[in-house]
Amino acid sequence: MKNNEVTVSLENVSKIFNKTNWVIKKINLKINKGEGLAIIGPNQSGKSVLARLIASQIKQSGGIIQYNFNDENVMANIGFQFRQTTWPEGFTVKEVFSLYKNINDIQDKEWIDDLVEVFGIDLRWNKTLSSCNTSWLQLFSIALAIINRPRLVVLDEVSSSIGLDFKIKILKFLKEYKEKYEASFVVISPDDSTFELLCERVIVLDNGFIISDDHVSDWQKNLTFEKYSLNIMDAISQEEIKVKPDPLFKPILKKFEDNRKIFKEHYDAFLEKNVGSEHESNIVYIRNINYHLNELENVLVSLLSTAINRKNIDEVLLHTKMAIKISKKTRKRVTKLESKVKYKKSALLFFTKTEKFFLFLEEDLYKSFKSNKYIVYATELTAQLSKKELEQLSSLKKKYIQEEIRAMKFENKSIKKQQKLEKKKIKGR
Ligand SMILES: Nc1ncnc2c1ncn2[C@@H]1O[C@H](COP(=O)(O)OP(=O)(O)OP(=O)(O)O)[C@@H](O)[C@H]1O
Repeated sequence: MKNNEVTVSLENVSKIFNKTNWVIKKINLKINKGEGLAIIGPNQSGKSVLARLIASQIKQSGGIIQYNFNDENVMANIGFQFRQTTWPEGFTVKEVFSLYKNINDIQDKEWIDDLVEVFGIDLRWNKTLSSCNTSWLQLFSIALAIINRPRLVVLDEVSSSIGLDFKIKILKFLKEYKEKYEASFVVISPDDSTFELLCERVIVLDNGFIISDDHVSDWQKNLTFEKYSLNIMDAISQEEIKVKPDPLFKPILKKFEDNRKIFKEHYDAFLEKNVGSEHESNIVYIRNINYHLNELENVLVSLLSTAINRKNIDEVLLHTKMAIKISKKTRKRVTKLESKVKYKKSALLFFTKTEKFFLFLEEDLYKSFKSNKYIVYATELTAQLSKKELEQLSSLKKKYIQEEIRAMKFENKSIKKQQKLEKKKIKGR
């Protein structure tokens, strides 16, 4: 059964390092209570950064991350497995484990005994951490991450180089934990057994975007996690992958569709009023406008399910430009017509009623695409670009990221302001 109560939600979340490296790009993601989410993707696609954002280990550059825990202490509800490879010299397993136990004031002896036994902590009790092998240290990090019984557990690395029996024992323990406490799990690049026991959903990250988000219950029966991962990695490396709707692009499409609906109503009304005159030159022009808008709509809709590339952008620009141009020209021609021309009045009414739409096309849509705002989302490799063009694209990207940072700062300020206001309101009640 799916639980629809959300544990953590990310809205429009970005992470930019050193003002130039945009690693996580406007991600929207909700993780439900009791849900196990796997994050997979090529090297350097941003998996660890996303996991650290989800676990509140680093601060996002833009967007909102919200947790839905019963108490206010967010960090006490998050268990994050550090990818710790070096520990302070000289500390023993016992000392570090006891430190965590005491800091978190864990009194439940049964729980502690279980952890100690399942993770093989008792067998290494007096060993120094620096003398334990790395695979076991990763498991130890998991034990420390869940010692506080968090509601959200983020695992960056579940070692694959430990004995299968030991591993399955730990995974089964984690599975029971997940079910008992309805804890949400986020696991980066799990192997088959980890996925099978802890995850029901998988997102694929590529170049800072979620390009796919699938629930196992929607998979065909014979599809395994291994096959799924292989297929998707293969598609990414061959650049066949279809990028899912892009959050930056969606609002402008929505605006286009709302406007387009109104345009269509006036266009249909105009044609109906002038049945029999369809071949009058000005009416042909108006029908031409509609043709370009149809084409534009098709490209925009197809952009929702494909990668954005230069060809798509050029098509958007072409049809937008044509629609605007023909509309301006025809409006002028119609205005000059003698008033006895039958369709003059309805044509002028049509232009007045659709004025806002053309303004949106010219000022909003055309300018956004012309400014290369969207090409940031295409990889340079998808287009065959010359060295000079690549340099231009790279400098454009830099400029665009600077603009984004400014916008995010502004957005963050207004979010803070809003939160302050809400707090004041609650206090005032
Ligand atoms: N603290 C940081 N400062 C600057 N850049 C960082 C920082 N952390 C990560 N990055 C950058 O973020 C990008 C993505 O890194 P990340 O570790 O999230 O990738 P990944 O998908 O987990 O890769 P892998 O599978 O190879 O571990 C890299 O280009 C990296 O340089």
